[in-house]
Amino acid sequence: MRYLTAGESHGPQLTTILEGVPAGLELTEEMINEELQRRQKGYGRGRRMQIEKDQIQITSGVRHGVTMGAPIALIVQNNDFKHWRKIMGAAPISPEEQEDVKRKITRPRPGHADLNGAIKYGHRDMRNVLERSSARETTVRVAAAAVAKRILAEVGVKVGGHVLEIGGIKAEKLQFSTLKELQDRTEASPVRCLDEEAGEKMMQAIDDAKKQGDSIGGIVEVIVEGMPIGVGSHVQYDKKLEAKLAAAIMSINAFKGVEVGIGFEAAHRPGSQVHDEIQWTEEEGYTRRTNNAGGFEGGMTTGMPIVIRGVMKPIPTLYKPLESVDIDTKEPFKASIERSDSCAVPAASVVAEAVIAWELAVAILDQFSHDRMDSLKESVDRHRKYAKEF
Ligand SMILES: Cc1cc2nc3c(=O)[nH]c(=O)nc-3n(C[C@H](O)[C@H](O)[C@H](O)COP(=O)(O)O)c2cc1C
Ligand SMILES: C=C(O[C@@H]1CC(C(=O)O)=C[C@@H](OP(=O)(O)O)[C@H]1O)C(=O)O
Repeated sequence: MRYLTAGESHGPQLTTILEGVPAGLELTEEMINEELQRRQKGYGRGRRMQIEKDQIQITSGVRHGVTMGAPIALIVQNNDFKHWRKIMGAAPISPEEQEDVKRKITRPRPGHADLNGAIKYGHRDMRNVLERSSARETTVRVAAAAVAKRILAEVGVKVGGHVLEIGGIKAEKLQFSTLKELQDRTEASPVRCLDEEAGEKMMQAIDDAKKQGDSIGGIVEVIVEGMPIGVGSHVQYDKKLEAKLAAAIMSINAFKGVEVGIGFEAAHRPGSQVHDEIQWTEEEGYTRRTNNAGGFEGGMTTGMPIVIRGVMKPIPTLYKPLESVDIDTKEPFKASIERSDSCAVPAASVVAEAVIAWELAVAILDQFSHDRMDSLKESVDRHRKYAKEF
């Protein structure tokens, strides 16, 4: 299974095409819209999120709410496009407007893709970079992953995400009994945090950063339950599923770090306090007493929950500008006032869930390769039974 995305942040629409989705999967626009709305809800976003009301249009690959095994095309319209038609070159410009509308962006923002992208592609107008480097693209990544989540649900795999930290404020009360409870509680929190008290402080920190013209980052966590044992492989570097998940997290705009299980903490502990002891019971098969490995050994799933965290840096576009250089004049400047988010960590936790769900669904389809959902389910069930009795 694979997908590509296309679309500019202020262009007419975003598109994704998915190939390799098995036939016989129930899929409706409502199912995908639910995920798109979750991405839009997080506290700390700028004015753009009030303009956009992301809605999916399925234009191929699904008939009467069921996939056909054919490529699936998904489209989201950008509501903001109507304000950008001229700038995007999609509407005529009068001679008086020429100067204003065609004004180039020549002042790269530290922390964004502007300067590197301009040099790489030879763009003297850095709008040609920012339009595509914008995290607006994550809308259709979440849409593609909504399909992956449907596949996972059918084979008994659940994915949940939440916010652990924003602007140095850490969530302490992290207990939950089921992923459903985690999801319900994070859905009720504007910062998608399980700890209500910390959540309030996070919102305050976001407001403070905004007032000061600054931005803040944080840490998100994704938890996956129900992955069968032995998905991925130790035999080749590019078959290690743990590495694919790490790359998926790092592919999200503004993510600078990732850890699995106890992650960096493993450096400080002796092996006896790191490795998860193995046990076997007739009802559950092989399980572990602890889950410090976060669900992976040898690049393969252990059958324990996958626990993966990602670090998001603060948003680069600042009202309080940092020093940079105009690429035309080579003069330093300090003014770059643009509409922007002050914190997108809550929204990014939904994106993190999405990219993980996608990789896991791909791994399951690679391993249990099937064109039909019913035979895929049978294979996964057979494998679960085999692994339990092994
Ligand atoms: C959900 C989300 C929203 C974002 N919103 C903004 C924003 O409003 N302004 C901004 O400068 N960067 C924003 N970013 C971050 C930039 O897209 C990102 O820093 C940029 O693409 C450069 O890539 P890099 O940070 O991964 O190196 C956002 C990221 C995410 C995940
Ligand atoms: C549009 C989205 O996020 C955008 C990501 C983004 C960036 O630079 O990454 C910059 C902002 O765009 P704009 O300049 O149009 O306000 C965000 O709003 C979205 O998440 O749907």
